[in-house]
Amino acid sequence: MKFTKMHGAGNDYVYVNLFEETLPTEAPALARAVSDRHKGIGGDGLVLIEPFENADARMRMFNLDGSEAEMCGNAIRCVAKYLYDHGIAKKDNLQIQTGTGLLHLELFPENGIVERVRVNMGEPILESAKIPTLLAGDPPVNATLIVGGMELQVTCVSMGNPHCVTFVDELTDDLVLKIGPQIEKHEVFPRKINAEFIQVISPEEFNMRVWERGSGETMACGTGASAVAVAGVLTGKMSRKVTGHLLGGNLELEWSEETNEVFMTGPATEVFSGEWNG
Ligand SMILES: N[C@H](CCC[C@H](N)C(=O)O)C(=O)O
Repeated sequence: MKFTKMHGAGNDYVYVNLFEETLPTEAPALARAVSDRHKGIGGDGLVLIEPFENADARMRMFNLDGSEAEMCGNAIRCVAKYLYDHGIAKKDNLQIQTGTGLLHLELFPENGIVERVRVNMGEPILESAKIPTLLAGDPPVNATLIVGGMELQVTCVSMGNPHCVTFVDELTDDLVLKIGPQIEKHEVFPRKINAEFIQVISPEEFNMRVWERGSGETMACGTGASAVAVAGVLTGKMSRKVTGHLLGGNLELEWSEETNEVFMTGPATEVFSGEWNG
């Protein structure tokens, strides 16, 4: 099976073009195998690019533990790049079907190659029952979460996939690597959750680390940064147009007051391709 290794701000996945390939095994097992950074290819998970009626393609995304997610922001930018660069859809505007619906993307090709993509992530989902969370509030804003012997103030938002945003003074390994996994699996999140930790630099700028549902700490999370943009407005900590500094790079976010949609702009990079014989 041919594959392509790509990353969006350091959030790296193994991509398979199902316009041409077929999977040798079920996607969840393949995701676990290819993601292994010692015995496999190495990555945060597996992304499938496949034909879809009335869209340029459909994207399915599997975390490194094999769980399927509704949406992946860094991956959809790379899917758009792949479709354009490899001539499957040589257009500056693409429509890609995802687990959270049909998303619209704008590409900025230079010399036939796409390296930056702007994604309309759609409207945030703010109803607790649809995030989903058992915490009170539609959505929970600065809600108290007791976790790991700590009392955190969290704001929860869904971008099709669930996010728990905690604003803190300092982004420590203890918070991300010890508290993150406990938030991910906390009983108040019936479908588990991605845990973002945010240090606000100014109303237009933040630093972020993330413990992802199903993958652990990643270098970046596009849906997570989009959720942070919403949480920043809901808590009054940031403006509607912000820049996120993640371990693997920067993302530009805007939560449009006019359309209620969130826009995410960021990089997409193809690293190498190869043959999987696993
Ligand atoms: N771990 C996430 C999916 C990947 C999201 C992230 N890598 C992104 O760029 O949005 C989840 O289970 O909801």
